[in-house]
Amino acid sequence: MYLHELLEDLKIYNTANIPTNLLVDNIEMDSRKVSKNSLFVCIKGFNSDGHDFIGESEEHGACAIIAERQIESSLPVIYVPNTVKALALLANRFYGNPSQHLNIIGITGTNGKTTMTYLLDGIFKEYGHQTAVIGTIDMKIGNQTFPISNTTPDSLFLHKHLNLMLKQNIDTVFMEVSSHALHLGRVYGIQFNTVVFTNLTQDHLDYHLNMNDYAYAKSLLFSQLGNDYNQQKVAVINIDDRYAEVMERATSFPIIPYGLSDEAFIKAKNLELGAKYSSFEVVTPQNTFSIKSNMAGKFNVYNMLAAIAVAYHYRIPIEVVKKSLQLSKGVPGRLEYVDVGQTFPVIVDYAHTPDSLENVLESLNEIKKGKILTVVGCGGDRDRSKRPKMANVSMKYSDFSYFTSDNPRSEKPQAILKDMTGHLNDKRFKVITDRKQAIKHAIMSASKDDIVLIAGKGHETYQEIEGKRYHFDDREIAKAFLEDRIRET
Ligand SMILES: CC(=O)N[C@H]1[C@@H](OP(=O)(O)OP(=O)(O)OC[C@H]2O[C@@H](n3ccc(=O)[nH]c3=O)[C@H](O)[C@@H]2O)O[C@H](CO)[C@@H](O)[C@@H]1O[C@H](C)C(=O)N[C@@H](C)C(=O)N[C@H](CCC(=O)O)C(=O)O
Ligand SMILES: Nc1ncnc2c1ncn2[C@@H]1O[C@H](COP(=O)(O)OP(=O)(O)OP(=O)(O)O)[C@@H](O)[C@H]1O
Ligand SMILES: N[C@H](CCC[C@H](N)C(=O)O)C(=O)O
Ligand SMILES: [Mg+2]
Repeated sequence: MYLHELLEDLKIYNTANIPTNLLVDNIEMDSRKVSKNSLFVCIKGFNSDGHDFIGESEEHGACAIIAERQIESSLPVIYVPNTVKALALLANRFYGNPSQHLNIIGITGTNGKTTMTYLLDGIFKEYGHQTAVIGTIDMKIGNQTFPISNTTPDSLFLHKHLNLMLKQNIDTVFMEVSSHALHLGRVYGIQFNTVVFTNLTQDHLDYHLNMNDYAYAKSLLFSQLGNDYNQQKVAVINIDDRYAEVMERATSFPIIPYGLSDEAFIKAKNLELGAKYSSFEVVTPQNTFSIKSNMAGKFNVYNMLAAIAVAYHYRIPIEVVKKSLQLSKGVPGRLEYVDVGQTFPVIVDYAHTPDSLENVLESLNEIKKGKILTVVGCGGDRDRSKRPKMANVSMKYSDFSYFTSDNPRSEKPQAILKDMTGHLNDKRFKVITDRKQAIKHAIMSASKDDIVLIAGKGHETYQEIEGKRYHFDDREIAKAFLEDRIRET
């Protein structure tokens, strides 16, 4: 595409110097990825500034530069007020405005986003849609999966891959939208048709100033629905959450409130919650029907209700929704049982916030016959203030806690564990820094009827220590110790 065509949506400061016959083969925001005829967009980040890598981009064959501060370059430089916004507009145009041609369902909230994408993917597939998912575990396009490094990738990646999805005849995309992504403009230019709010509880207070700031970032997804009333857009909101109103106020489109309270439009009644299942009645203004699912926990009833509310908006028949939810095996690393024939349940779960840990442990307390032994840690370079809270939750709902490392990242594991446990007087815990050893201790100490919960890393197959990722999978490790235990008896 010609550079001047590509720039049509941008506010540009120096229109006079733009060549008219320059062909751009691709757009890049990372100088290391620049190739011949790339348009290099300089982004100022937290660790470095793209404006400092002009030289490298020139060496790799860039044909022009987009910048927001004065730079020296032999190439044509186009100055714009904000390169993050420019990147989204450029990518959108370069890749043919792909989000306009797709039904994009964005899901935000502290917990339940990944679970929701799995539930919705199942329902829409069952109804014959061609679907894609972008989220924490990976990106799925039809039956293919691709690793991605952020839950919500940057705008360049998004527009590029939405274009690929269109080429592969995908019609509906389920996208987790993190608060970081909303705050950093990673979803600028994406046209969402439906947006979902699951809940808001403490997380990421290393990044957001406070809970209101965090809620504001989440509400940007609701503002992003825009004002084009020719489109049947809708916001699906958990009405039982205290931040529901913040999301509701951010959009002028209709909302579908869901929850357990009477004001909900799609609500659940008569819940029955078991160790490996949940059943409930769904009440809509038109009808009442029952759901039986293999997913345990009241929080998963909320996730299912949200999925039912979205399906309701798209007029997907109840029978299709029921069938899909009934068949759903849940999500990898979310209340996942590790079972090699031992006499007590071992569960791996991705709870890494005080609220999610509380939800999971509350659910386990409802079904427990013996003791609950919890293995849990907190990630490094993340919200420090959630550490003592997570330890408190574990102490409150478990009979014994093994506090250990999660992903220490650049921090000292001992310092993280001190933040978690420094204030505890109770003796019902052990600090075992090595996560493998902590899992071993929990599994070897469990008696028949006890429950072992290994929380925080869920589906993750690595442990990140000082910038390096080492293979580590809670499920594999638990399985190996369970097999040892069976062999020894
Ligand atoms: C805090 C944060 O979000 N950081 C993101 C940010 O990194 P950064 O600001 O450090 O980038 P940087 O290294 O300073 O680089 C700035 C610019 O210079 C360019 N550059 C840099 C070096 C070079 O040699 N050449 C060059 O051109 C880079 O390509 C970039 O355009 O931009 C990167 C590229 O888009 C992201 O991968 C990175 O996410 C990091 C890895 C991260 O851990 N983010 C977490 C906090 C996050 O976003 N999490 C949410 C999920 C939360 C949840 O669900 O609970 C998520 O959506 O993943
Ligand atoms: N609706 C919910 N309310 C509270 N806790 C939940 C809910 N759904 C799931 N959880 C808990 O939160 C954990 C993470 O769930 P999930 O991966 O679906 O959330 P997420 O929003 O995608 O998280 P992340 O921000 O890390 O991507 C689960 O393992 C479970 O413990
Ligand atoms: N999306 C979350 C995942 C946390 C997972 C947990 N295992 C940790 O490393 O803290 C984050 O980046 O904060
Ligand atoms: Mg997720």
